[in-house]
Amino acid sequence: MEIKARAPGKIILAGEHAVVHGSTAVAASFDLFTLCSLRFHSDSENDDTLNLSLKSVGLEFSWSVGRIRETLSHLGGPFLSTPTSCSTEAVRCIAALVEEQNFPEAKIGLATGVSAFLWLYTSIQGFKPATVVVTSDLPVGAGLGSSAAFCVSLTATLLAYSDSVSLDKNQQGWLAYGDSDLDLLNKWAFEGEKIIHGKPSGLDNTVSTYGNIIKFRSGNLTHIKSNMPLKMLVTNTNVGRNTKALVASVSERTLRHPDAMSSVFNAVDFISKELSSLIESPTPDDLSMTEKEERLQELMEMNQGLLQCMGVSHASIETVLRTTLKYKLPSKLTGAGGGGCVLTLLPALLSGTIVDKVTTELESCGFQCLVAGIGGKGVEICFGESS
Ligand SMILES: Nc1ncnc2c1ncn2[C@@H]1O[C@H](COP(=O)(O)OP(=O)(O)OP(=O)(O)O)[C@@H](O)[C@H]1O
Ligand SMILES: C[C@@](O)(CCO)CC(=O)[O-]
Ligand SMILES: [Mg+2]
Repeated sequence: MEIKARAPGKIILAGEHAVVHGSTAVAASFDLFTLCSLRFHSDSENDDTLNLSLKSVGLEFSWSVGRIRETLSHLGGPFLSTPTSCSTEAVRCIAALVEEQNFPEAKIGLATGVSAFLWLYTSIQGFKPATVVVTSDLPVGAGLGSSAAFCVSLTATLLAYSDSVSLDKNQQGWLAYGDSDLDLLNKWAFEGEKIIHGKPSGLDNTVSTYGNIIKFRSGNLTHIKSNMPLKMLVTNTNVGRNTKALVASVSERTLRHPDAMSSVFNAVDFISKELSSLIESPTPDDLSMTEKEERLQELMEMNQGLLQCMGVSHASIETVLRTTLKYKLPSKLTGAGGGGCVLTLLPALLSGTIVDKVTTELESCGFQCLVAGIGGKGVEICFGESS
């Protein structure tokens, strides 16, 4: 039997990086998905391999289950209902399994994703032969949470076959996990993110798991109900970067300038809290919709200034900011920065002509504009035919 899971990407409205250092962040799911399918091999197939096909990045791997058992069984596990961190020893053993696959040098940045796969698979399912296929609409390494969607969709398929979760396997179409099962899933996905990111806050996997719009601080989430339309233009600069390195660079700057950086993180905390109250406040309140949008734009612009202080902006991001500002549309980077994607709020009454003009100008610079719904469902699973 085949099982599929799909997990959304995310945009961060405020608080990236600062959230790693304990500040509040506000994020929403973004309706581009990573899809993972899992099929265990039956005895009659006589196929004793674990195969991983990463379609969107053009990579295929295959290990004999015996080889994986020989390398990893001394680590204990499966741990299933006890999400467990990948120890230094486990990282070393898994790296050996990844290296044996002659990873193409040009794609070596993707090796952490394969390590996360091996850790999650063997920790949850042990040493069973299977084929796992991952496809994605999300650009990889662009700030839209591809690593989290990868870990969440993979974990969702792995847990679906376990007794630790309760799912009606006869139900047709896409279905959601129950809340306590989502908590387990989210914790496992976080362990995968740790392998990819080094020191994640848990924000990205939490948004991908639960969906909607959330306020997040130190591992705790609060669901937010927006009272204003949040139409966002997402511009991909197509400049590749890696979240792990950017998170580490902010930590190094924090070690060099602890007091100054603590004030920066504190300011971001206030921005995120004000932003979440603003979008939740009833309209019309004291403020008209236009005034609310202007405040939101201002908060996003202030957050961008602080991200520049953290050293995670980039020349390509600055070009996007300058271009959208010509149309009186402030923007901010979203995700880890250093390239990747930029977020621009499109006010409800903004004319379609302006949107077309700004999009055309951005695309003429070689950027790619994406529009997708935000605040939709989190991870879902499908046992039968998916629609
Ligand atoms: N579809 C996928 N197939 C294989 N690996 C993936 C896929 N999506 C993500 N990954 C893994 O995640 C890594 C990219 O994660 P990274 O955190 O650097 O960027 P991101 O998650 O896209 O952006 P951000 O963390 O800023 O939101 C890749 O190098 C790879 O290891
Ligand atoms: C940069 C960061 O804040 C968000 C990446 O999408 C890292 C994290 O929260 O783990
Ligand atoms: Mg990531």
